[in-house]
Amino acid sequence: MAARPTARHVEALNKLSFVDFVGKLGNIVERCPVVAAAVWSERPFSSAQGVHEAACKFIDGLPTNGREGLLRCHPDLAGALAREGRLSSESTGEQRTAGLLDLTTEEQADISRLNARYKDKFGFPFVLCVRLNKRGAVLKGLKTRINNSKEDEIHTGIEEVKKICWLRLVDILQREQVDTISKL
Ligand SMILES: NC(=O)N[C@H]1NC(=O)NC1=O
Repeated sequence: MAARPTARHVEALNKLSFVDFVGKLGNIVERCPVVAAAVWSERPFSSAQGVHEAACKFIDGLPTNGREGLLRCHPDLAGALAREGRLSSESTGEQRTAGLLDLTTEEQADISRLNARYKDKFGFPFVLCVRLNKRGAVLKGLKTRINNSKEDEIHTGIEEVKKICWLRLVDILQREQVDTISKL
């Protein structure tokens, strides 16, 4: 198993220019590089948790339409983009880990139908950190969360975005990119 990010990894991150920082962390929130752009101003960080807290603080400070916008930047789970191979590399890995790229026709049809109903009700996609959930949790989550209020779903969806963000951040700090970063 890869090592947890160390202070040295974070130190390397602290040295990055704005452009390089956003280049490395731009997708810690799916298709929302503005989060990494905002976090850069909060350097220096002493830990990966500090970076994540800055991202969460920025997200929590957004007005409701901003948080809804963040949710809308997420692709459907097992949706058209997944079928067409057009997901971001991060999302592809996450959806693959959860078995969502490998569904039976029946499972695919069930999820598509529920995703559509969910989006119809709330106006944004169902968001779940699939790396922390088994495949069955997607269907179960869709079936139960669709009964919630819009306000609750913005809150729940955003909490899932934060979990996805943490796992992506740890991945970046653990990968070879850290070596590249330290050389900068
Ligand atoms: N819709 C949705 O939750 N998508 C995200 N979830 C996740 O773990 N990766 C994604 O792309």
